Amino acid sequence: MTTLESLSPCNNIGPVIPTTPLITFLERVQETALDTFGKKGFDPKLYVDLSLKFNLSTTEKAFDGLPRNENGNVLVKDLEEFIATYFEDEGDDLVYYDPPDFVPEPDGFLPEVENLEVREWALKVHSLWKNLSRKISGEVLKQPELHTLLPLPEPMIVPGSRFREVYYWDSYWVIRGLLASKMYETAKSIVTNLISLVNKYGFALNGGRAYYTNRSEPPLLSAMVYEIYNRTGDMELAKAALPALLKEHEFWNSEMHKVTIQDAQGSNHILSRYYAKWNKPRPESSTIDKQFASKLLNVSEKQQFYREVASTAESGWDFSTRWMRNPSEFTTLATTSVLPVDLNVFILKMELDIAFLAKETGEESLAENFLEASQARKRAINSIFWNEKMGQWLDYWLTGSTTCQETWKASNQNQNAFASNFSPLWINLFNSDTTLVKTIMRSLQSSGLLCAAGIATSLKNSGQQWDFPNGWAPLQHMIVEGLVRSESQEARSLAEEIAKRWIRTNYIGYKKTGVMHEKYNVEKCGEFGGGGEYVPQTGFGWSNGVVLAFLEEFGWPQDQRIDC
Ligand SMILES: OC[C@H]1O[C@H](O[C@H]2O[C@H](CO)[C@@H](O)[C@H](O)[C@H]2O)[C@H](O)[C@@H](O)[C@@H]1O
Repeated sequence: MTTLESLSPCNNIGPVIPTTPLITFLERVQETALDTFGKKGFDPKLYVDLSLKFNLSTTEKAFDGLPRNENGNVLVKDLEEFIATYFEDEGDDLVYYDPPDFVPEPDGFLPEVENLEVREWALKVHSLWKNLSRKISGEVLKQPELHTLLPLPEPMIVPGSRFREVYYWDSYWVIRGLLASKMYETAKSIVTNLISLVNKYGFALNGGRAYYTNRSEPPLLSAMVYEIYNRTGDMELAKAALPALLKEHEFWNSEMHKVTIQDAQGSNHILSRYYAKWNKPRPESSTIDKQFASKLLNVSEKQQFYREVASTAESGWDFSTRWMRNPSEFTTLATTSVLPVDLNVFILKMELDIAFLAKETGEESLAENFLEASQARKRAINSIFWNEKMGQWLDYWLTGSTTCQETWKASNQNQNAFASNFSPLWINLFNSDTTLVKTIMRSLQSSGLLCAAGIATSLKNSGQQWDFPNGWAPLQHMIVEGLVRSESQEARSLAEEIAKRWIRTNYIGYKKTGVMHEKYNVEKCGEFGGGGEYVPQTGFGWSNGVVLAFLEEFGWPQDQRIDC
């Protein structure tokens, strides 16, 4: 039997998008800052987010002229003074923006939320859109070369805390919340920005910084357009989005993202994987990546490791044992060797959405082509990922040939439980089959993932943030929405139960800390999550979005308590 440890990557090559002299310089400042200030409270991302006050050569000259002690280190006071003199404060590249479509209590806001305590909190969560609303500062538009922030045409909603810029897949759940908040204009602005990124770079970037140009994130642009269009009928948006969606579809179905695989019956299928165009440390976490890579022997091993790290960031699940050959050794990350269930679900959704939008805008033959593409991907998802015995769709580990073409083997399915194994349920093609939904429900209920305060990301407590006991808003939402959309009453009840557990933990967490969190601990109601390479963040875009979307779907009766 093939073990995950023995599988080798499909290949170890691929393009690399060049970095910029500004990023290279800021990474040097980041490294010096770690040496000077020490590890405690150190966030490497802060340094690559700083804007220059003067041009790069002046700043570099001043930096190179800083006095160094006998160990080659810069003194704390000298570095502090240098930073204060030559850089703007972090976050100055974005400015607060008062969203014109925000009102404290919109007409028809969450009509089914009757309980006053819950309603009051929902209005507070709604008001957080104001805190997270930003536009690009005039300085960035005037002198983009002094900033790593990328200029974008419209205002945006950021996740919060250290995530000062817009993020790609976060935006889907932000938009779901904005729609519940009736903030259609703000929702459209986010999509317009993402379309502008696709038009410029050929894909939607991980986030709105120059160091994110080498990778994307889980592709949900079509789903954002679909949701906005369904509420507003905005034909102008549908028409503007279609060409960008076609480009994005090509990005995920070509070059290194594309893998051909032959199933047990001899039919070929095309599926997609994550594959970043990068083989160096991530600038926003450069000191961390270099530290891990120091365990590896040669340049090519290091480059492969860096590519895996960046590809994992592209998956949105950074980091998780889901992508490791050996769950206790971080340097065994091998994301490019995995065909992920959820990525292919997102692309299937993209195909269905493109078909829908093409039909709406009168492009019949385009609609037909994409319906066919969606049927092919559905067949591929069933042939490669579905595991009848487990009643789940499982990630598939590639054994590796340089042509990225290989034959399916049952033993290459990853049998570990991950919340993503249930993600196909989100798609109507799957949730409309009530017999299938029943099988999946049983499987979810016995998987161990369903916990007191939500669905766990995995069953492995590795210390990584996309593992047990963390639960993430997007994963709760996709599974709950899939269950709700099915016609089974039993599925709807389970969906409601999961949503209520999630709402409760978010509420109690908010009451205890006064903020919304990026992730939660699904074992303990009211506790936020931890682990990973940065301290837990608050704000927080997608958590707010999912709470509002759940409250819109399920409401909260007058007499139902919200405590744990
Ligand atoms: O700085 C480390 C990494 O941080 C980001 O990832 C996490 O936050 C994102 C924003 O909420 C979210 O989209 C992602 O799923 C999280 O894991 C960033 O996206 C990474 O590229 C970055 O290396």
